[in-house]
Amino acid sequence: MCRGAQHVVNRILPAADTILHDHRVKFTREDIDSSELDRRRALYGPLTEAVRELVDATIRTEVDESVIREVHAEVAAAAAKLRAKQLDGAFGLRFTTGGESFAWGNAGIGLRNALAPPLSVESDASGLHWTEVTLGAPYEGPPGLVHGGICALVLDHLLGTTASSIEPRFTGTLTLRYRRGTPLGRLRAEARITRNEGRKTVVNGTLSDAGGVTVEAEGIFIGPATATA
Ligand SMILES: CCCCCCCCCCCCCC(=O)SCCNC(=O)CCNC(=O)[C@H](O)C(C)(C)COP(=O)(O)OP(=O)(O)OC[C@H]1O[C@@H](n2cnc3c(N)ncnc32)[C@H](O)[C@@H]1OP(=O)(O)O
Repeated sequence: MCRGAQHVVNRILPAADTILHDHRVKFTREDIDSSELDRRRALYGPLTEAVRELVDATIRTEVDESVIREVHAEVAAAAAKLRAKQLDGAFGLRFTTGGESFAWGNAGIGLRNALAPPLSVESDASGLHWTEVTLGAPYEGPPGLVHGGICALVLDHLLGTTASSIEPRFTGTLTLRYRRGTPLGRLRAEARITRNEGRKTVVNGTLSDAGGVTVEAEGIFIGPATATA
């Protein structure tokens, strides 16, 4: 998990039971140490990368019909193999006995989620948070441009992580202004806390390509009433 999110989770863990009760967040404690977590990371990460590659290849392939049918059967067989033993529901947020956390199903950062871009949030001492990401064909909305909902995902996650750098925060309201289309390719998003009012934290941010800002965002993030400081 990225550094910012790990910090948030460390703040959340003491309040996990009450948050679980109030928000039905799925927390799971796993009796494993960090070397086992690393082993699993090395096992599942490449699988997810391969699935991501498959998604992109599926969109862009121009091979013959017979190859499409062949690959369809192979992919269906691979999915059936993975389904032979699986979780009842979603992955949730898990933590090891040492307190390391992993949200591997998360739509923004999940190590086991091929739909996740994936995002990794960095921050500096001034309170600036940022993420750099390359969004390719699977994230297209208007031709050649990033889907507006994907821009929202990136900004929601970044602004949420920024808001949660002090205390855990949920997105209450997220306002976006799409100034121009966001081209597929390399992008950078930045965010900063602009106001703190009790349980409410206001965060402003932007999504940019090499030519400048494409989307402006403002989010109001609310701390769960039961979370402890
Ligand atoms: C915690 C686990 C997370 C782990 C993730 C770690 C990674 C981090 C990255 C995560 C990134 C991804 C993040 C995600 O994807 S978070 C997922 C998307 N968001 C949600 O699912 C949130 C759903 N909503 C709720 O749970 C509740 O409605 C919340 C908690 C938001 C407020 O319900 P609560 O009952 O607590 O509120 P209150 O009535 O006591 O009001 C309190 C104050 O707040 C003001 N207010 C209330 N609602 C809103 C609103 N919608 N906009 C603006 N303001 C609002 C209200 O006026 C009042 O202000 P004041 O009158 O005092 O001035």
